[in-house]
Amino acid sequence: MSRLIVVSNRVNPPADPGVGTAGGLAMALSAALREDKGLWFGWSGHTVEPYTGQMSMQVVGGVTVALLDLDAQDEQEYYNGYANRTLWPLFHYRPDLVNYERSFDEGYERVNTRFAETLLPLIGPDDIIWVQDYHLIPLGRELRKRGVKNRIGFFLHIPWPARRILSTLPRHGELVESMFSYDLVGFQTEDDVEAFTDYAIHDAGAALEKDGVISAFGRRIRARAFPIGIDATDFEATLKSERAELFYKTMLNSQAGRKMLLGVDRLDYSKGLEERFTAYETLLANNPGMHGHLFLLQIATRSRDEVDAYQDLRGRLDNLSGKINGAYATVDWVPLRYVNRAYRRDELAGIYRAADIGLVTPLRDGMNLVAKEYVAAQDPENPGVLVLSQFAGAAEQMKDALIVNPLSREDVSEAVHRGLSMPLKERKRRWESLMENVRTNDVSRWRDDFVACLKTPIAELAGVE
Ligand SMILES: O=P(O)(O)OC[C@H]1O[C@H](O[C@H]2O[C@H](CO)[C@@H](O)[C@H](O)[C@H]2O)[C@H](O)[C@@H](O)[C@@H]1O
Ligand SMILES: O=c1ccn([C@@H]2O[C@H](COP(=O)(O)OP(=O)(O)O)[C@@H](O)[C@H]2O)c(=O)[nH]1
Repeated sequence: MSRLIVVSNRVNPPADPGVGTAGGLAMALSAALREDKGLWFGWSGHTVEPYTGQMSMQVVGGVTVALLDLDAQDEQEYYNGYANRTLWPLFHYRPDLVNYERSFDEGYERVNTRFAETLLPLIGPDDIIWVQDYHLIPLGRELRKRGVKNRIGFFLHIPWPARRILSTLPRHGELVESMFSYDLVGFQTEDDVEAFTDYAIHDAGAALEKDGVISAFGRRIRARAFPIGIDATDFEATLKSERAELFYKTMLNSQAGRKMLLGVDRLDYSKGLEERFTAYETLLANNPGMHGHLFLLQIATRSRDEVDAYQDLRGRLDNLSGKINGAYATVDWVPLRYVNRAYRRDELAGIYRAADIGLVTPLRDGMNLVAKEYVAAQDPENPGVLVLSQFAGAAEQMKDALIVNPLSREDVSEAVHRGLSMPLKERKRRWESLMENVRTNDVSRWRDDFVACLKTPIAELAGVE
């Protein structure tokens, strides 16, 4: 029997979909695997000393979840090191924040080997393997080395950078070569596919054929965009839950008639939080008449705390939020509500619905599922307005949002102003078109399109177009 085996660094078993608080990848995979009842393999998030290579297995919501413990050195060199100090900043166009150390690279290779060795005995002859994200780029190569002939696909959840940026990475050629161990490599946007292809052609001498087929390093693979979505049906059900309703009412009460702007992000420099706060400050400075009549609720969930760039950002945001409130707050009005704790998805659903403006202004983002959740949570009779960065992958699809350049505080501040005064008719028109997109391009379509494409040999490609 053929199974779908999904491999990712972070695993979030699909026990109670309303409850999770992990990032977008785990949320989406949880939804994607619920129907498939396949195998989900990844890091447990725990460390043991010494490394044993043992994994724990359990069946959750019909999905077999296999989790591997790593050791502390793995966590430092692979997760906090190469994944989040080297690749993450580089792929998000922040070479200034890249920290490259050979030990990180070694830890990355070691963990990918450990993943391959542990997964190997679980792979059946007809299984399809789907590897997720930048933590695991070399995994396909390691599986091939061990004789795995199955179809293996890879999906990158974050942007693929321009070739001039990528080539600042030591051993960039080896990293790209390992992408060619897969049968299919998927990206969030056409832009990412173009950047990958550009590197392959100019730096790896690849030949490009039709249907996204690329040959290099002695292999023929396919590269295509598969924009990820949310489980819209499930989200609409979550929105009707008691907890969502409770949070919606709580927000309305605490708004006391004021307009609410909302940001929901992991506390990450790619999310443009400092720039967002500065844009909000500009809005307040230019519009004294608005004082007391609106506020910004920014939920910034703590993330990757052990990485210094994240600690530094936290310090800067504490200062900036204090500065804004110090300058503008009055005895009965706090302009910026800045919250670092995590909220459950059902709670977020209620909070989203209460917001007049959804502010999604990353400096770079693979997709950004918050943009899609915000739209899915709106009241069709009185929807809020999505203000969306041109640099979020979501902008390629969500053209009826107010698209902004997050680096321009005037641009963002004017879009918020425009959103707040937008007539109901225009809000409805924009929301209907956005919602149609969120429903059509949902997480099931993402999974089905990717898996169908992965199952189809290159020779038969015409059949899936
Ligand atoms: O696992 P963490 O280190 O806690 O980080 C959370 C996830 O962040 C990134 O999410 C990406 O995937 C989303 C879904 O495709 C996408 O919408 C978003 O733009 C991306 O940033 C990361 O890529 C995941 O691996 C992490 O689990
Ligand atoms: O307090 C929080 C903050 C965020 N999220 C979820 O985390 C995901 C964030 O995904 P996104 O694609 O926007 O960005 P990522 O964090 O993966 O980069 C979304 O599903 C949010 O609902 C959550 O459950 N609780």
